[in-house]
Amino acid sequence: MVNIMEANTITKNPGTAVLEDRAQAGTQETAERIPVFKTNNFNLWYGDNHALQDINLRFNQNEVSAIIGPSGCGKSTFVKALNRMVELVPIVRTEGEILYRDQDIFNRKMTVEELRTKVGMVFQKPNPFPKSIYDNVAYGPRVHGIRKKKVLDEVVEKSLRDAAIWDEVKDRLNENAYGLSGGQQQRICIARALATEPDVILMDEPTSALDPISTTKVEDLMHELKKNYSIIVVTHNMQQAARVSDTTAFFYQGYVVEHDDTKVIFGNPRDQRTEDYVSGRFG
Ligand SMILES: Nc1ncnc2c1ncn2[C@@H]1O[C@H](COP(=O)(O)OP(=O)(O)OP(=O)(O)O)[C@@H](O)[C@H]1O
Repeated sequence: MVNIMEANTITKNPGTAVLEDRAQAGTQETAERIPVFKTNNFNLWYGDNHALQDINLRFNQNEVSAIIGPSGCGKSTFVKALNRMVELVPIVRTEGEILYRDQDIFNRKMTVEELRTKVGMVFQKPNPFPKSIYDNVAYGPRVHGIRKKKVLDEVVEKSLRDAAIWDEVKDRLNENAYGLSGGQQQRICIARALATEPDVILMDEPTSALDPISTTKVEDLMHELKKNYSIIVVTHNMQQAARVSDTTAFFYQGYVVEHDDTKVIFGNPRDQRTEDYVSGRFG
């Protein structure tokens, strides 16, 4: 890990969004920190509501990137923009760029299906399908045309192992996923996301519906998964952001106040609002 802050964005002046990005200002991209997503002046409106304002961020490969901020500041909207899920809302309009591995995700060359294969998502509430554990995990590969049982068996086992739940479910793969605990269901959903071999996993408050033990398991899992994947996680839990993430972006009222290495955001933030938020003075 190099000691440069590549992902630092500060909005000095809300509304006019004067942005400073130390990553762009002279530091070099290094082999250790390869960007998976970059956004350039990304804006999003729900009708007249300007929900995301001039977002300039960069998220790196094999890192956990946390997104924090008070309720309604645009965190979920932002992560749902990264895999174009937000476009399911008819009144949404966007401007600016989102680059996934240097490819504009809004460019017609990349289909939404291709993007979502590469960029999986795990939601706040575990949402397994009303199917067996096996069929939940095999769902994506089957949609992608994999039919051979042997291949599916291998994908299911690998995904469940990677999601740290294989040992708990290997003898009950044909049981309905609804019969599992909430924490187990969430790890099944993570396994389901892994089964299509994504590159990036978006997680929108993945532990907020879980008990502390399940939360620890999912946090440990994030730590393991970043060896092979890149994770962007929305969390309301400051301790969680501090524990699991490499960088943290602080969103406030639709713009990014500060994005930096997590130890800087929690130890020595540059903006008073960040300090007030991470120390629990508001939010
Ligand atoms: N489907 C929608 N239609 C219209 N407006 C929406 C929609 N979803 C979100 N918004 C608006 O966009 C803004 C940002 O909401 P968003 O859910 O992204 O915030 P958030 O930071 O994720 O909040 P929370 O922490 O409470 O989940 C809010 O003003 C919200 O009312």
